[in-house]
Amino acid sequence: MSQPKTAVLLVNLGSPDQPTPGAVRRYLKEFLSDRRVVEGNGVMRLVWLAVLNGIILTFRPRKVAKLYASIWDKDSPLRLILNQQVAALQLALQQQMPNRDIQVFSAMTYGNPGLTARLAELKKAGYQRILVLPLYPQYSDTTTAPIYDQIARFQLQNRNPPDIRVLHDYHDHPLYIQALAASVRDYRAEHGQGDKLILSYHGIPQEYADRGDPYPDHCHRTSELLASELELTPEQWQTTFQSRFGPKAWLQPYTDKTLEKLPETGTKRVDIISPAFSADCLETLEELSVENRDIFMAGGGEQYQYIPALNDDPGMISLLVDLVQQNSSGWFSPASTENEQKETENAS
Ligand SMILES: C=CC1=C(C)c2cc3[nH]c(cc4nc(cc5[nH]c(cc1n2)c(C)c5CCC(=O)O)C(CCC(=O)O)=C4C)c(C)c3C=C
Ligand SMILES: [Fe+2]
Ligand SMILES: [Fe+2]
Repeated sequence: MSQPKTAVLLVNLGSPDQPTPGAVRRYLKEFLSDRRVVEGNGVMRLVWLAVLNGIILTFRPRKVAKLYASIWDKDSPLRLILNQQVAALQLALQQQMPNRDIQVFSAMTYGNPGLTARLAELKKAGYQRILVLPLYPQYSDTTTAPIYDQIARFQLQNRNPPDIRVLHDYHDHPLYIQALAASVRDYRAEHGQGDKLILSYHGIPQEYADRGDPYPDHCHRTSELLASELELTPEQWQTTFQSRFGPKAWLQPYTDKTLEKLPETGTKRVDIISPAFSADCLETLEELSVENRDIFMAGGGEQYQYIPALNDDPGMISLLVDLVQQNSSGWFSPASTENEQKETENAS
């Protein structure tokens, strides 16, 4: 009997279609209207929608479109890299799991290719099993949960919905930590080593963490595991949080404030990595590589090195293959798994 059609869906946050104020406005409207991203009920919700549709969507798109234009490369880097990750994973699965017929697709939570539209497309094409891999190593109610929400709405609206599995997080997966460690080692071997490694994660509002979002705990665990894998002493690394949005307190210490102060305490050369981003994007290519570099140098810093995200690095693809293998267990007949193991043994 033939296997039910199986798909893997790599999902990232999303980008505007173009680096123009109109496209950025559409993207920000969809993104910032999500109740998981900006929480609040009743009057608070009405106030937020007024601020969003009044001030934010009037002034922010022009400013942010210019930032997107400065990193645009025929398309948004986030979308280009997602496509590269899809292609690299597809090839790796064909080579390493030849007996499992799995097709890999891309989707974005906001903007295009949209997750809900992609699920509809896959259902129409006859995929009965879909493994969704959110490209967020650390779970957050602001990023991973919106994926669960869209899937739940899709299932509710469809007869005979597909069997969908969603990966929750992989913040402490040994292959993730090893891939990050290898990227730091390789970068430093080529470019030299700074005094300190800054691990800068995208922030969330502090009050979300106070209400139970495990994201900061996941970030701190990733940092500890990476520092331990690299055998760093406590003064050789630090965790910070970037990309603050709005007037409320976000997770601290803030990346920009930390970088501003570091040179006066004697740390003049930093290497900076952003483990929460599995692909380079506006927040790394502009905010970290340009804005924060300027802040550090203006404060008296001498060397600032941004270590790229894992993107389609072989270490990242090995991690994704392992996540597919672990999370598709039971979907394939024992015979195909046995053959695969024999082939892997023969190959080694
Ligand atoms: C309340 C606002 C926001 C929360 C909470 C938030 C959490 C969060 N975001 C990422 C990953 C990315 N964010 C990106 C851009 C971006 N983020 C926000 C706001 C919040 N993010 C905005 C408004 C924007 C757009 C740019 C801007 O207007 O400043 C991106 C980059 C997308 C790209 O196209 O390059 C990513 C990726 C995580 C991981 C996270 C919480 C854990
Ligand atoms: Fe964000
Ligand atoms: Fe930013």
